[in-house]
Amino acid sequence: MMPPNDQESSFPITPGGANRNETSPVQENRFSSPSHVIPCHDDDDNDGPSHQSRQSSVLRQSLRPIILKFEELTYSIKSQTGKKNYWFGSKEPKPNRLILNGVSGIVKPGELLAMLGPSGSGKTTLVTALAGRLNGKLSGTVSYNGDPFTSYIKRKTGFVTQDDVLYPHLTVMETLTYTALLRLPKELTRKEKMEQAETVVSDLGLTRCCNSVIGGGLIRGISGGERKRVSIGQEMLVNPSLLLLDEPTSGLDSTTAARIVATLRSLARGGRTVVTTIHQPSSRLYRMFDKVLVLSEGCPIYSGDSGRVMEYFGSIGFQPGSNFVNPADFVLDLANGITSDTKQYDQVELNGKLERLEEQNSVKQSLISSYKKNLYPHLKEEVSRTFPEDQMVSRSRAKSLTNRWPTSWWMQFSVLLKRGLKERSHESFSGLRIFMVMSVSLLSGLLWWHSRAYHIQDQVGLLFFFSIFWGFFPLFNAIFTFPQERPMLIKERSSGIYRLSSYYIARTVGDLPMELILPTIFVTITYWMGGLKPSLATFLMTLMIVLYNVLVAQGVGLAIGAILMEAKKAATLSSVLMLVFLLAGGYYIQHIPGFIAWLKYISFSHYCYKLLVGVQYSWDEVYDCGLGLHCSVMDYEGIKNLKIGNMMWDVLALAFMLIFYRVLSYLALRNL
Ligand SMILES: Nc1ncnc2c1ncn2[C@@H]1O[C@H](COP(=O)(O)OP(=O)(O)OP(=O)(O)O)[C@@H](O)[C@H]1O
Repeated sequence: MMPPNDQESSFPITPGGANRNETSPVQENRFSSPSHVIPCHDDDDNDGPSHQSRQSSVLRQSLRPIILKFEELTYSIKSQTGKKNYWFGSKEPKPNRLILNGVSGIVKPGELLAMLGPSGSGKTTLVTALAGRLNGKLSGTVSYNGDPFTSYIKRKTGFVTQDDVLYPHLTVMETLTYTALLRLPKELTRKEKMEQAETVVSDLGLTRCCNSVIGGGLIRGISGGERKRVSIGQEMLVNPSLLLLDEPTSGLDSTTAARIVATLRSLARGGRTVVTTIHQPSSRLYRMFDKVLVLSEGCPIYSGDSGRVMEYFGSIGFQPGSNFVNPADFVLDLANGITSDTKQYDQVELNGKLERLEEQNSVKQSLISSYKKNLYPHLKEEVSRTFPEDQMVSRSRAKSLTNRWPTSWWMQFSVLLKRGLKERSHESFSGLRIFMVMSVSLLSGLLWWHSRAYHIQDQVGLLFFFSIFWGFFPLFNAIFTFPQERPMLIKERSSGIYRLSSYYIARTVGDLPMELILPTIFVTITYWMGGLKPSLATFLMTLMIVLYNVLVAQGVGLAIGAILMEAKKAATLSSVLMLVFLLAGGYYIQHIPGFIAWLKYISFSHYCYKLLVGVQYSWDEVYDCGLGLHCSVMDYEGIKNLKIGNMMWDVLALAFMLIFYRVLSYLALRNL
């Protein structure tokens, strides 16, 4: 049967979702139900109801009802099919591919909207656009209480992406506790925030695994479904006014999926606006949604009350094959262009394939035009209506200026520092790094065993090795810092959780102990084994210079990583850079041609080497220059060419680099 073309519907339209049992946002706020709290560890403290009601009143106050409206959203991407000329680029104009085509809708506080559609129909793209995170050209309008996406809305929005971005070495409880400490308003005490984390653990059924590490990559951790629930928990902890989720139930068993959707519904009933994409909900799940938006190849074919979907499609001539069909299965079949008549596709012979495709396309076209004719005019009218919440815009804007961050700078810094130390404790104190440094220091100590100033070339070689090894090592460790952290930084920064400055300082300060302990061990061993000047003052100065060099090298590594944001590219550039510094440092080549001699001035290793030589030898020191003659150390060719003079200039040059590269990496991160 061919589809009934473009039929007029007798379907009564109530886009506001009037058939729900619950007519308005009720006070079923999840955060106000302390009985949910099942702490991971036994908690002897039993605070009274006044303590609990203070928490819920703070959380309720931070909740702002948000009406989400989107109108005629259209999004296209450049198709990759255009033929590419390797040398001169593509000459053929690439056709644009429509991903979203005229999608509109409205979701009010207290409502749960589900976006349904076959794989590739544009659900993720739509929910990402609504979360204000879609890059590229999006036409149409998205408004939040009549306002565009602002940093205030950003902080009031929770967004659960399809891919879980979590730290693999933290436990479930640690992950949620750090999130609670960072995201919940500063009016709550630390203890109250931790209690909220415990509530979320219990609500999401994570109590059993709360002390297990998240895992990922080669580290075995919690299951995929549990990871998903941790991601949802993190967004629930924002106490969001608008919660957007992309496939929150994928990979979950039906009972857990139902539990998640029930939690979402409960969150909505607490006055939040909740939007989720979902693949294949069971009829039990489907019944929990207030509204559904069905997409077919980026075009809407239904938008409105979830309970009226069968009635609507029936009214335009599409009936299910039986009375006991899951509405979700029925609409997904329709979105694929499959009706009850065409459904026996497994019985169609191969030569009928083309015909079947045409038939499916014609069903889809019919559904799209029926939507435009029957549903869109009413939806448009509702989207353009002004609601009382729209009047709250200026008030919330004013509030956003005074209350930009959920927590203070210091709180952000200390939580991020602790979280970073915990997450990276395995790598900072990794036996492998300690083994490497210990073995290199012992080996070089043995190779230079009790060298004397008489053997000036050997000793100068040791000092040059100090400057190069402690340039390479911290630089290569630092280049991976930001490329590795990138997904987490993007996720947390786009939710407006913390200032970049608090993250940046916490990240670099957290790395310092290990970055400084290892060179201290190295210098202590090699200095005395290698027979350098047996003076405590000279040893301490040598150590200070090496540590100073480490800090500068770390800054260069951070800047390269932050600018390129790709570990492979950063490693290649660093290798080239260090090779240049090695050659231009002044040890291997003493007579560098004038036109390229400037290279040494940009090399931090050169300044470090100069300082090390400068503190090691005095002007009256001599060495054996052959034939029983003693020459001044300062006349030794390798040292003379270094032009050691006022060492303050070398210290200042390193100080400039120390600040410059760190500011550079900070600015690069701002553009992320
Ligand atoms: N940046 C991009 N580059 C290329 N194609 C893209 C891009 N973004 C989206 N698409 C394409 O747009 C279409 C819609 O993608 P989207 O991820 O929104 O679908 P979906 O409905 O969420 O699918 P699924 O249910 O499988 O996750 C897909 O065909 C996808 O390949």
